[in-house]
Amino acid sequence: MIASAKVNLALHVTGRRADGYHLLDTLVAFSSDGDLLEAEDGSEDDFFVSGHFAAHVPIGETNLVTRARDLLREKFGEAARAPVHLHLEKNLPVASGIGGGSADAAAALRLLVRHWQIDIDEATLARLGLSLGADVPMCLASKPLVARGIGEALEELPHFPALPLVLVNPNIPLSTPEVFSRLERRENPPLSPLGAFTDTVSAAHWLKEARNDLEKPACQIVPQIEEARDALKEANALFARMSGSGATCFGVFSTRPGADQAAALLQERHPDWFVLATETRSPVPTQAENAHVQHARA
Ligand SMILES: C[C@@](CO)(OP(=O)(O)O)[C@H](O)COP(=O)(O)OP(=O)(O)OC[C@H]1O[C@@H](n2ccc(N)nc2=O)[C@H](O)[C@@H]1O
Ligand SMILES: Nc1ncnc2c1ncn2[C@@H]1O[C@H](COP(=O)(O)OP(=O)(O)O)[C@@H](O)[C@H]1O
Repeated sequence: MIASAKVNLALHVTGRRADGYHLLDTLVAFSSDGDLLEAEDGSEDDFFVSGHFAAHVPIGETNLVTRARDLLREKFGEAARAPVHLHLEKNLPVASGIGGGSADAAAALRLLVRHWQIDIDEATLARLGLSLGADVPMCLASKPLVARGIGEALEELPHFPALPLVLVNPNIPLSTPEVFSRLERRENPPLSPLGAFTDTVSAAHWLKEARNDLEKPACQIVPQIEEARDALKEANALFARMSGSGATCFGVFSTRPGADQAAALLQERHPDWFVLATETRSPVPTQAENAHVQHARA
């Protein structure tokens, strides 16, 4: 199962709860690329991590995949008892504002619910996810959406277009709480009313007027974020911004070949950066997906 990267196309911090968590108004989409998680029967539990960023993944009690497994066991007892081998291919940089850990947790919940054939409704699954992290409910949805509250109030956007993107990270991890703690203002205006978003250009036009309120504090900690964002603009992105609490930046491109070309150029100029050409997953099935569904139904 793919654990898609989460991209906060816009992120407005609108307040703070009494417990210190920040209230957000964020437009989010998910990329067609990400980590990969697989589950199969085993004689005992096992968790194996491979992939480019495997060495950065914490193993043990803090790992979000094994925490998701243990949470289902706690909640469903006997039904979730069978030992399971989990294999994570870690392709996304860790602590980078694209929710790799949360996406892995969401994929683990979905995969294990299927593996153990647990009967659970979406609302209960989202509540369990939220107990693992504020981003987990949106990663469970993994569709274009607006998230409010601390990330638990989701409004799906059924007509949001697929956006060609390039993700760039200077390979410097950033702590989410540290970025939030440096915010100068916590009561900021919410997102403007959403446009019709018929295509990439209209979406990019609306997005340009929005913000990521975490970008300024993140740049104070990691100034290389500005360099990454500016490099995307120089590579002809329609616009570029930081995702989440950083340090990953994304550029929106008019076409997928344009994104591929820009990514190749950026990787050549910055061999030590993480650079990925991808696109956001659209809720509207592509012709190829439609054909696949029809074939599967036949
Ligand atoms: C900022 C965002 C935007 O999507 O993404 P990332 O940069 O992590 O990808 C999220 O809100 C991150 O969600 P997530 O990474 O799941 O956060 P959690 O593990 O629940 O919280 C980590 C810490 O971040 C802070 N936190 C998180 C979410 C939130 N709405 N307000 C906060 O103040 C809190 O200090 C909390 O202790
Ligand atoms: N499977 C996992 N993959 C990545 N990070 C994980 C995982 N499990 C736990 N973590 C921890 O979660 C934290 C947040 O990681 P991640 O979700 O990648 O970043 P962000 O919240 O900035 O998007 C990291 O500090 C990392 O140590």
